[in-house]
Amino acid sequence: MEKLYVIKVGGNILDDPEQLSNFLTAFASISGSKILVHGGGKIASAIGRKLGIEPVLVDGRRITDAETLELVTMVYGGLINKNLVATLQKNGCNAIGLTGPDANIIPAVKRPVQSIDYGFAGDITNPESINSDVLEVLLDAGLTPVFAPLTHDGKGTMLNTNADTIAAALATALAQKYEVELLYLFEKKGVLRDVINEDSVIPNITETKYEQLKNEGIIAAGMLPKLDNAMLALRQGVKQVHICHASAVEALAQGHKFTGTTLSL
Ligand SMILES: Nc1ncnc2c1ncn2[C@@H]1O[C@H](COP(=O)(O)OP(=O)(O)OP(=O)(O)O)[C@@H](O)[C@H]1O
Repeated sequence: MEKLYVIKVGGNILDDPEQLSNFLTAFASISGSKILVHGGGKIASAIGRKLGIEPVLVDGRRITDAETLELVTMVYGGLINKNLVATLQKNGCNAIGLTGPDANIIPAVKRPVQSIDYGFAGDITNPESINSDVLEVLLDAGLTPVFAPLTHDGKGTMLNTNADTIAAALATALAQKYEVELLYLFEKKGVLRDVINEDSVIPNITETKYEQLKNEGIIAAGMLPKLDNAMLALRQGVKQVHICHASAVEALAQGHKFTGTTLSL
């Protein structure tokens, strides 16, 4: 089976020009098939404020009203996605910037209103709905898809979808055809036992250990959806999932071992 890397890069790396440049140079030099997924919430919030759109977040999740949907479509699908693609092209990587509606790759469902109305937030209810055939065509042509965290409902409406979820869903959808390694890369060295101590990386997390770490409050905030998505991806056939610092991609591109947190069932 051919190897495929699905790599999600975190928002704090996107915000740091030096780390982002190092990351993209190394990412471009990974040989073989690869897909990049990005977020960009902080950049969207900063640009929104300049336009008079104040971000509203509940439990770290953005409420996407109609105005915010326009904002994130412009910022994620335009500004951030196209700058990443241009830099990858500069580095010799034939990247193609995409969002969920392009070639209907990622259909989603508008999140139902329960206790909170998240607005135009999209959930990927089943990874089988992902159009993996188109992705295979692109990968076979030597292209590197770069996904912004946007999906659509198939009825003409864009939806805002968590980038961690998109990475896990893409990895899962392609796991039948490729030996998929899913990497969540961010500004910390891995999942930490003490979030302010970079020397406290937890090297391995199983499902049982994950439950313990959650109950102890060691894994919290943005780490929870990341780990939930990652565990689901493993259960659905993704071969490996790692959570590491973005610089791990430099070792990976050179075929060296990298450190961080490895997940298993
Ligand atoms: N045990 C932990 N170890 C490491 N980070 C943790 C832990 N618990 C909570 N976190 C927080 O999770 C954050 C990473 O998740 P978050 O979703 O905020 O960012 P991201 O996925 O890198 O970027 P984005 O959501 O912008 O794409 C870290 O910045 C850290 O503050």
